[in-house]
Amino acid sequence: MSVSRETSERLEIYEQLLIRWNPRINLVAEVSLADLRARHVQDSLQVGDLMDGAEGHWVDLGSGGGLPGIVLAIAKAHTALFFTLVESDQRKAAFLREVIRKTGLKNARVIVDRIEAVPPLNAAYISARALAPLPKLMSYLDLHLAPAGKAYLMKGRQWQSEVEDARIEWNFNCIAHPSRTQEGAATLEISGVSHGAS
Ligand SMILES: C[S@@+](CC[C@H](N)C(=O)[O-])C[C@H]1O[C@@H](n2cnc3c(N)ncnc32)[C@H](O)[C@@H]1O
Repeated sequence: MSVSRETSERLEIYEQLLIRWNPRINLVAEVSLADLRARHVQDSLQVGDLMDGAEGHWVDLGSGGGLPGIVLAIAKAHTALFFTLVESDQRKAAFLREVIRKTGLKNARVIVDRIEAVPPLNAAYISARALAPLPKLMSYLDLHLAPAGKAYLMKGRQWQSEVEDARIEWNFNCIAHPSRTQEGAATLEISGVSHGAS
């Protein structure tokens, strides 16, 4: 994904803050900082490419260090998307707020609470990365995704078995978009979630 100068400057501010805060609050694995742009930022940006033209309320669950939520909010700052980042850890939420402040983002906010405790957000879009196995994520989508909404769940090499496990209790449509940054991994585009086996 090619990015504008403003986006590139904001991504740099984000990366510098991540590097500075990481030793204190462990936002990403220390070893992965050497390859931050490819391993984390590009990984998150590829989700943005899947939803060109999207507008409305986007919710990123378990944002941690802002992946993919902050990266997407930066990349989509010029669009009609508004981002809510849900993160239960107070220190990580403080980091996310600091990034929003320092980058001057006007399209993002942070909710510091457990996903299960937040009243339904009726999101048009939901993202999650490295948060929970798919069956658990389905219960989060059931709570927070609008009926016509779409989720983009970033999954590792085991995504197929996670989809099988989730189908035991949930009905949903699933399109797997192969990852451009990790072989075998995929972003699962999920819609039409309802409880009950097919
Ligand atoms: C493994 S980290 C992944 C963070 C980020 N998405 C990434 O890819 O680097 C999972 C994050 O989700 C948060 N989290 C886990 N369970 C949660 C819950 N039930 N409600 C809110 N946040 C949660 C944790 O505090 C943590 O920051």
